Amino acid sequence: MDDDLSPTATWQVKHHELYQRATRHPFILAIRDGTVDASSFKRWLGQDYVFVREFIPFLSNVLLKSWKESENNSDLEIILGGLAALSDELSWFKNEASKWGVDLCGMTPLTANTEYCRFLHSFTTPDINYTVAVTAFWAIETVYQESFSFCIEGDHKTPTELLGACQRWGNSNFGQYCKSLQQIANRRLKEAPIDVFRKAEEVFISVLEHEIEFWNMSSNE
Ligand SMILES: Cc1ncc(CN)c(N)n1
Repeated sequence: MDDDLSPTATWQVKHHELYQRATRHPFILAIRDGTVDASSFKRWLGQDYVFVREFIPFLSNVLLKSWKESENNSDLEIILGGLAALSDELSWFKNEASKWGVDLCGMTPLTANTEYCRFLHSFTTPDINYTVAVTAFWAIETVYQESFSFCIEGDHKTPTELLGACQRWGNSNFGQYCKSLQQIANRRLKEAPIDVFRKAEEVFISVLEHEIEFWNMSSNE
């Protein structure tokens, strides 16, 4: 293991196989090579709308923990920016759903989504500290950024009607945003007691597992 790597970069190397399965999932590869089923994309769209709504209390809680526990003023503003962006994101889902004929009213979460949302709720208790919660936030956003940016890089065959979704998370500004979250997580992890550090690594692994299940749920009939 390279001593110069940051804690999060070290985990990306150490858990490389899992990381690849989350960021280069067959669902993403099918978008990139233009073979994805419309029904899979629609399932992902409806389920992700439900997930993003559940993400609001999760992220509000990360914000609250930052306000209470962070020694660095800029953290609060960076996290607030992410929370504010969710308003536009929900409008994007509603607009996209009407284009694809997906009815979002009464959309019920499938099992993988329910389990992922339960995991998000587990962060709202006070025993989960800011370092662990902000690491989860970084990992959740980074999987989407790395997955969707792959669909718009190089020689892709992503269908035109899916480019909007891919650009939403794959654009370079969002890439910069994820880097700023990674810097926050690394700064905190470098100072963290060993039990917090270990818990954050466990959470990183759990995020990857939940993301894989979420893509599986989207692509399976
Ligand atoms: C399942 C999932 N993971 C991550 C993201 C990016 N916020 C999302 N919208 N949905």
